[in-house]
Amino acid sequence: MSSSSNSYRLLILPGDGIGPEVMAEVRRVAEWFRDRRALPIDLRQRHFGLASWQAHGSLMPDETWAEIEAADAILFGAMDSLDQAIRIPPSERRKGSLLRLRKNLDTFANLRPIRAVPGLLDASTLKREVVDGVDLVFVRELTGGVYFGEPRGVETLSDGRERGVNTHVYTSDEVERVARFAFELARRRRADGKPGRVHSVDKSNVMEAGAMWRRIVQRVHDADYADIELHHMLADNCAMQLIRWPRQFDVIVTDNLFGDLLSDCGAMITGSLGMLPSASLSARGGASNRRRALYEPIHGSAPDIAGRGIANPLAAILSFGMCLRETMEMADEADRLERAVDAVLAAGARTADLAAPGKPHLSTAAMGDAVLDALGRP
Ligand SMILES: NC(=O)c1ccc[n+]([C@@H]2O[C@H](COP(=O)([O-])OP(=O)(O)OC[C@H]3O[C@@H](n4cnc5c(N)ncnc54)[C@H](O)[C@@H]3O)[C@@H](O)[C@H]2O)c1
Ligand SMILES: CC(C)[C@H](C(=O)O)[C@@H](O)C(=O)O
Ligand SMILES: [Mg+2]
Repeated sequence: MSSSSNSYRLLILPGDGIGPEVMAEVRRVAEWFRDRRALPIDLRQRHFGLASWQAHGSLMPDETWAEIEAADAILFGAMDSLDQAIRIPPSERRKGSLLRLRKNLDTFANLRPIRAVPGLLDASTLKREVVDGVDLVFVRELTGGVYFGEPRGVETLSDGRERGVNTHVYTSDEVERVARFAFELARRRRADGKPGRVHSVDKSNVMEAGAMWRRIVQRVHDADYADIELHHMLADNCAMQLIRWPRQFDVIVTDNLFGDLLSDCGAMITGSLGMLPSASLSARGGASNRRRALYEPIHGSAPDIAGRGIANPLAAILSFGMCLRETMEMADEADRLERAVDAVLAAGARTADLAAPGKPHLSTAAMGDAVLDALGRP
């Protein structure tokens, strides 16, 4: 809750492509909780990404940064890749990138839950008996690894060839904090007397940094989390195991790049990339001992469908649900929203990404209406 007021200040950054389309539905859902459930929510909104460049001639005007700094949580849509953007100087691109936002907020723990929704089992490309009952969560390290390592760049060699470099780097404290986050999460999730289970995923067979990752995760486990089952798995095998037998997983902790790839792969367990929410959290800190938080669907700006009003808004809406749970600590309200989404899907509502080929489907706004209707029912 903001120190200056008695409400949670939530900043919507719709971004580009389908970002504004899905975030319009998030806004309606957030307003419903504010107005109908009397939740203390102060909603703000700013342009971000190419939309900001077009509106302000800057990717990060000072006012936007001030709003980001003052927010209790950011509700993010999606951002187009700036590499395709013409006429934006490199310095300006760095200022307004999503990666800078994640790094500056130090949101190192990216939670990406993947669940087989009962009403949606037929939307998965996998067999019903493979996906039924899956309930796992990725803890993707989000502020290190090859996304941020130095040196990086492209140089021209004396013989005219080019050399492109990115560097995968982790320090032991970065691995330790994300491992602790994953073990704590596994403790909170365990049910029916079963031990929590963590799979730590790396490429320790080829990467020195991967071997270090494995050693540190094991050390943190043995010292403080011996009550949790720990398995180490190589990342290539994990990709296969996610498709073969996803029910074996509970919490999967992995690095920035593997987490990006494996979670998109896991989207097919639920049935669409348009279904998967995420929460990116920092360590607790500051006077209020709160976590900085960024909530975003795991999908991108989807240029192939942008502007047609057919994007699935549920990943973004469920990301707001994660905000209710994590930032606002209102688990009952988060459950209410998740139940409404489940009910809508169980009743057969489908956006184009979920519908069987040739079957009718809802627009983005109509899916938003369906969620609001379900919320309004007792
Ligand atoms: N967090 C982000 O802002 C983010 C995440 C991923 C990609 N991107 C950016 O998005 C752009 C497009 O990347 P991409 O095409 O590889 O990935 P994407 O996630 O945008 O789209 C991949 C596929 O999934 C579909 N899809 C995605 N979200 C959907 C939704 N809500 N409803 C229905 N279908 C949906 C798209 O139509 C597309 O066919 C790139 O510029 C990339 O850098 C941004
Ligand atoms: C847009 C891109 C930088 C981003 C990532 O690679 O982290 C996206 O793919 C994601 O999954 O959030
Ligand atoms: Mg991704």
